[in-house]
Amino acid sequence: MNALELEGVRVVRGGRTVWSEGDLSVPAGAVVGVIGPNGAGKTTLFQVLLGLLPVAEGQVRVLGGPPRRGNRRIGYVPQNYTAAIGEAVRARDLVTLGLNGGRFGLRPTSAGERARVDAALERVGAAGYADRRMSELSGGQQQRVAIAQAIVDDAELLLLDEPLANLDLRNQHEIVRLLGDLQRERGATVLVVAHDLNPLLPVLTDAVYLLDGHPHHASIGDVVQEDLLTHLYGTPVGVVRTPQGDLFTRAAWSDPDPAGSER
Ligand SMILES: Nc1ncnc2c1ncn2[C@@H]1O[C@H](COP(=O)(O)OP(=O)(O)OP(=O)(O)O)[C@@H](O)[C@H]1O
Repeated sequence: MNALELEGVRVVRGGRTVWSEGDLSVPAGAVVGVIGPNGAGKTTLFQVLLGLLPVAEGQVRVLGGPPRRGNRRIGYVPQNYTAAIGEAVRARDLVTLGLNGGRFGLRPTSAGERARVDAALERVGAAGYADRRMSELSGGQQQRVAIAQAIVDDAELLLLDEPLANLDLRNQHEIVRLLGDLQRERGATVLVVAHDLNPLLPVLTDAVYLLDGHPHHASIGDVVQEDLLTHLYGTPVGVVRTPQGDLFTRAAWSDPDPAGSER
């Protein structure tokens, strides 16, 4: 089964086509890096999948049906989410919104709902600070709470927009491991917008890349190629394959010593 299917999709914002000829299928259970330069339309893709932005042309199917707002089968962590929410909100209350946020505000929760919130907080390793305010948590801790909110209702599709931004290396690795584990445990499909692919490479199976105004889908191995990444980002990118099979991208400067060694 495919988690996502796009056929001939064109998206327009502010009277301008952001991307067009979107023809792709993403298999269920994939862990997908969504990549492309600034402004290419990665967040726009998520907004289409969430039913927040109607397409100008074509057909979209998400988990077998048309996109619709408030689809509880999708868990979403927006870009800069933790900065945008009220800082005074407690971690536990934020996760509770993932269960009942579609209704009017926070209402009293049942014992069953509280147990689900506790389980989600536990699963992401945030149980120890569940009663603290978001403003009192580090960036990595906040990101865990945001992911707990996205998984608390057993989402089958997780959309994460830049979940590693502003995290140190250790927190990046821990969040990446968590995403891989969540996919394995739940069979969920995970889409992650990321500017730096490196920390995600251990868990990515696929990529959706926005190139020359069109979205494409490929296996991750076919995307981590020097020519494609250099074209995609408009700057030299190199790929290094280590004996462990890891892949890394780096800037492949034509001048090995841009500061000049002859001075
Ligand atoms: N609300 C809006 N109204 C009109 N145009 C918009 C709106 N939001 C975004 N755009 C435009 O749509 C295009 C795609 O934006 P989007 O945020 O999807 O890009 P992105 O790939 O996620 O970028 P970034 O990597 O910078 O986050 C951009 O040209 C942007 O200016």
